[in-house]
Amino acid sequence: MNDTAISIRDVTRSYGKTPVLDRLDLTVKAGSIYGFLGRNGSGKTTTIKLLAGLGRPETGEISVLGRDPWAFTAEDRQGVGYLSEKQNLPPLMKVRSLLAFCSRLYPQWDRELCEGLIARFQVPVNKRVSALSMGNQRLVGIILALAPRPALVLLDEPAANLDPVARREFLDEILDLIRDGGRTVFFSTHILSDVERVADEVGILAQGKLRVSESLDTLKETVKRVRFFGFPGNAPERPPQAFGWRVRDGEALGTLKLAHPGEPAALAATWKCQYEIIDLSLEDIFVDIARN
Ligand SMILES: Nc1ncnc2c1ncn2[C@@H]1O[C@H](COP(=O)(O)OP(=O)(O)OP(=O)(O)O)[C@@H](O)[C@H]1O
Repeated sequence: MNDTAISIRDVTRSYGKTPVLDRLDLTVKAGSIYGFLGRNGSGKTTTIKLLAGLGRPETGEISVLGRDPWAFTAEDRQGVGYLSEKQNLPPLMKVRSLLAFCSRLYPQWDRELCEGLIARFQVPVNKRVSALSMGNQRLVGIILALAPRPALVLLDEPAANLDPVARREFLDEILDLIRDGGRTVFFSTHILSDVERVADEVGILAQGKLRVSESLDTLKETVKRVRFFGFPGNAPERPPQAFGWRVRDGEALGTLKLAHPGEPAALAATWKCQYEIIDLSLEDIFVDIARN
């Protein structure tokens, strides 16, 4: 099996004259759960649509399960489950009929899994789609993405509108799915606790580029807020790889992506100052990097 499920290289995508993705690079290992973060309008949906083959980049190359998604064959599509941000389910169809209809489109549709998901998510399958709450419509979309047991699942804000119980069931299902082995999940979200619960890898998109892409543990070990103080002269310029650098009242504060653990000490030695390291939560890291 290919070790890489998703590879995005040097991809640019604009709407009109507005660039959204700016020479984006991103790699997702096969078998991982990748949490894709970014502020509103940062380009997460744009990226996921490109991965699903629903758009084409202006420059660069995309490979999904070893294929260019723009050139996906019907067979390639069977391997990729996709939940779009704005679902467009047929409103008048009963959920049960919709699931039965879709099951016939996928040779590898897993009936047992589908029934298990219906029970786990407590979806009212005898109602018409239009009569479902927003959260239940989302759960139907999740079932449609998972039941064919695709090798890769692309989920655009799957947890939007889900109550905490449904969210927990959904996240546990994702973990179960991955435990099966060989599958990859790529999902966007604004709910950072969900990322902390399930994701192996986290990517933060800002200004059209991936600012970080790391395992959660590595991210927390290498991204720190550092306060430098007690300068003999002027406070220093923003170091490379610093986010939100702020110099005020004789001290400099910023979030640093450390190349090695001794970096703050080395900077302080160069600047002849003192320093303090402050650990950050994923939310702090996200806010510092995304608003920079
Ligand atoms: N069809 C379109 N036509 C013009 N502009 C678009 C179109 N789709 C998206 N955009 C713009 O592209 C940018 C990125 O949008 P996108 O939906 O990818 O962001 P996002 O990160 O998914 O946001 P959110 O978290 O709010 O869902 C935004 O500025 C948006 O207004």
